[in-house]
Amino acid sequence: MIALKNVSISLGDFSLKDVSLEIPAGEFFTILGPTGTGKTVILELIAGLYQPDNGRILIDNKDAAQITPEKRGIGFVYQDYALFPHLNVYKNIAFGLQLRKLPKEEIQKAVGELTDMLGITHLCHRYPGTLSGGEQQRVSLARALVLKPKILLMDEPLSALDPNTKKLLCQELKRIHATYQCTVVNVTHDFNEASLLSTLVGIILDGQVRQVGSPDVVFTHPIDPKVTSFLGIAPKVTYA
Ligand SMILES: Nc1ncnc2c1ncn2[C@@H]1O[C@H](COP(=O)(O)OP(=O)(O)OP(=O)(O)O)[C@@H](O)[C@H]1O
Repeated sequence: MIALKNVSISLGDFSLKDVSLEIPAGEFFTILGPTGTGKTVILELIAGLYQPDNGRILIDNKDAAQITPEKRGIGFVYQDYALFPHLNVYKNIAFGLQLRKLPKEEIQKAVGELTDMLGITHLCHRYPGTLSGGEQQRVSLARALVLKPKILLMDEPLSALDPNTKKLLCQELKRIHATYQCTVVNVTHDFNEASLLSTLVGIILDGQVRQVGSPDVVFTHPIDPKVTSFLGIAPKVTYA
């Protein structure tokens, strides 16, 4: 379980005020909201890249302020993949395990399993600059998953991909979530993607969590006119 309890943070001119959110363990939770609304900041707060000015973040009922970012068991997949350009694919994926000083054979096995699963074994000797967007995103996913994170944070992971690659990776993400049973917190602007992948979606508007529920419920029963308007759903016409 990840919980934000009355979290506030100011970053320059931007602030999130009193945000509360609960993400039960094992869910595929997608945060939806207009641009600049603080979705990435929420991921970065969970990851420990920022500390809240006020309020608390709990991870598995423990105060996250007491857990350093590397001990939070979190994998982070970025929109722009953020691969190390000077390392080949194998070394990019193995990097975190090498930092943990695991034996070479164990690293080979773990990397091999993931590259097989994601269909990128043939790319292991290549460098990120020579890969397509979809290939880079698979490498980025493998690099996060190889550390067996309890929580996988994804910031618009599919947004730079063409529709077909997006569809394929959507299916893979679903499979990965089922296989690894980690808690996923995903950010996207794509309502279709949110609907396909998520077990829960949360709508953030004006720095507040306005509605949380299953995609079926949120997309068909928005809680108020602001959520209705954000989702682009025609308001219900009532006749007197
Ligand atoms: N370190 C920082 N210093 C100052 N402002 C920041 C910092 N980090 C983020 N911001 C600002 O906070 C606001 C929210 O940023 P954030 O990236 O979380 O938005 P978002 O909802 O993810 O938007 P998008 O959908 O466009 O990616 C933005 O106006 C951004 O410029």
